[in-house]
Amino acid sequence: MQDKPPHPEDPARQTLPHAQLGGQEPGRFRRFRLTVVEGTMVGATWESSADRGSVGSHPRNDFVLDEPTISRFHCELQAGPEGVTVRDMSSLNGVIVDGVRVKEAILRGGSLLHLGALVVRFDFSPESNQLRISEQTRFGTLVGTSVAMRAAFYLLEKAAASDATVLLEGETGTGKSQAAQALHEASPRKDRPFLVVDCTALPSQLLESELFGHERGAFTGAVSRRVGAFEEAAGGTIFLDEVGELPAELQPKLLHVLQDRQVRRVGSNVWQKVNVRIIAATHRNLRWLVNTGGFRADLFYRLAVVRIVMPGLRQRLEDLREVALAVLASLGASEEQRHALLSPEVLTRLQQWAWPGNVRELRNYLERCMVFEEAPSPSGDTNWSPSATGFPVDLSVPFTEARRQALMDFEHRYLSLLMETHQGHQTQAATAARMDRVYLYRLLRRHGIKR
Ligand SMILES: Nc1ncnc2c1ncn2[C@@H]1O[C@H](COP(=O)(O)OP(=O)(O)OP(=O)(O)O)[C@@H](O)[C@H]1O
Repeated sequence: MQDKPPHPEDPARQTLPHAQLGGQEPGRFRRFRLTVVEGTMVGATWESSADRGSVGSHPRNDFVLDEPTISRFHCELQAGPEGVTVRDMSSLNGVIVDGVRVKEAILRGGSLLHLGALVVRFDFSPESNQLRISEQTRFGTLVGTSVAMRAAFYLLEKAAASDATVLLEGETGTGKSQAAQALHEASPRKDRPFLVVDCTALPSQLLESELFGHERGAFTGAVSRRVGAFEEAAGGTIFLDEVGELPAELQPKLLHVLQDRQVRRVGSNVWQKVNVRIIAATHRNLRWLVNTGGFRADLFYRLAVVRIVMPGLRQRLEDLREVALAVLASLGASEEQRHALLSPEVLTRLQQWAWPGNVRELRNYLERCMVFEEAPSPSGDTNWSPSATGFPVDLSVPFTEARRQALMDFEHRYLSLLMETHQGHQTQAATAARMDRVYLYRLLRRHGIKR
C-alpha cells in the first residue's frame, strides 16, 4: 500500500480536470508560481505542474509550508477559464489576498497572499502545462467531449488498469457512482463482485457490521453470524459512497483495512485477510473536513491514492447536448422527442441554467419533459412558454409541407395560450396580441379552439 507523495507523473497529481486559460489548445493552461516573500521561509517556491495545487503544513501538500501558523491543508489553487482561484480550506488563520480576508478569490499576477505569518507572492509563469486528456469521449455510461470530462476519463482509464485506491470527488449528480461502477468494469476485477456501501444509510453500529460483519451474539439483535461487505466482495471492488460521512469511530477501522488489508468481524478476535479494491466517493471536500476535525488526515491520504474530481455540469456546458442525448436514450425517448427536446433554441436556454444538481437534475428534467411533452424552463420560470420546445425537423418531409405543419403547430400553441391567458375574451386577446379581432376569430375557428 502506497503512502508516499505521488510521483510528478502519477495521475493523482493531475487532480482536477478544468478548463484551460486563455483560449489556447485544449487542456493547455498557464503555469503559476508561489514564492514566500516574508516570514521564516523566505525564498521557498513552488510551480504548478497541473491545473491545481494545495498549500499547507502537511507533507502531502504540493507546496509544503512547515510553519506553526499554517494549517495542515491551508488553501487550494485551481486554474479555470476565469484565471486561478484560491480557496481557503477552513484554515485557522485564514487567507488574506491583497489585504482582504477571503474564502475564495481570483488571483492576479503579483497578488500577495497572507497565510498565517507568511506572505506568499502569486505569479504566472511564461510556460504552460498540458493537461492529460483521454482520446475517448466515453467511459462506461459517462459521456463528454469537454477537456474537463476527458481529463477525468484519462484518470479513470489509468486507475482502471491499476489496483490503487481511488477517491472520487464532485458535487452531487456528477456521475461519481457511475464512474465507480465503470472503473470496476474496466478493471481486471470485472468478473468479481462490485459492492456498494452508502456510508450515510445506516447508524454507526449497523454500518460497522455491514462493512466488517459480526459474530452471533456480538450485540443485541445479532441473532446469527453475518459476513461483511469486505469479505463478500472478495476479489472484487467495494464502493464506499459518501465516505466523508463515515462516523468518527469507524474511521480507524477503515484505516486498518486500507493499511493491512485485514478485517475483523464485530465480536470476533480473528483478523482475516481480504483482497478487495476500494473506491470511495464524496460530495464534500475532504481536506476541508480534515481541517475542521471531521475526517482523519491519514485516512484521507490512504483513500486519495488516486484522486479524481468529477466536474460539475456547468463547468462543461459544451457537453450538455451529448449528455442529454445519452440520458434521453437511456429513458427510451423517440427520435422525434429527442429533436423536440433538444432543438438549438431549447439547448441555448438549458445552457443558461446552472444545474446545481448536475446530470441527475438534467435527467429528472428531461424525464418530466417526456411525461408532459413540453420543455419548460428548468428553473420553473413560467415565462418560458412551452412553445420553446421548437419543432422536430424531419428531412423526409418536403420543405413547404414541413413549414406548413410547423406554422399550424405554432398557431395552435400560440392561440391556445393566448385564449387561456385572457380567459376566452377575444377582444382583450386580440388587443394584447395586436391582431385584428376578425382575423383572430377566423384562426380560432380554423384550429377548433374554444372561444
Ligand atoms: N457524464 C455523464 N454522461 C451521462 N450520464 C451521466 C454523466 N454523469 C452522470 N450521469 C447520470 O447522472 C445520474 C447521476 O449520476 P450518479 O448517481 O453517478 O452521480 P453521483 O455523483 O454519484 O451523485 P451523488 O453524489 O448524489 O450520489 C445517473 O443517472 C448517471 O447515469
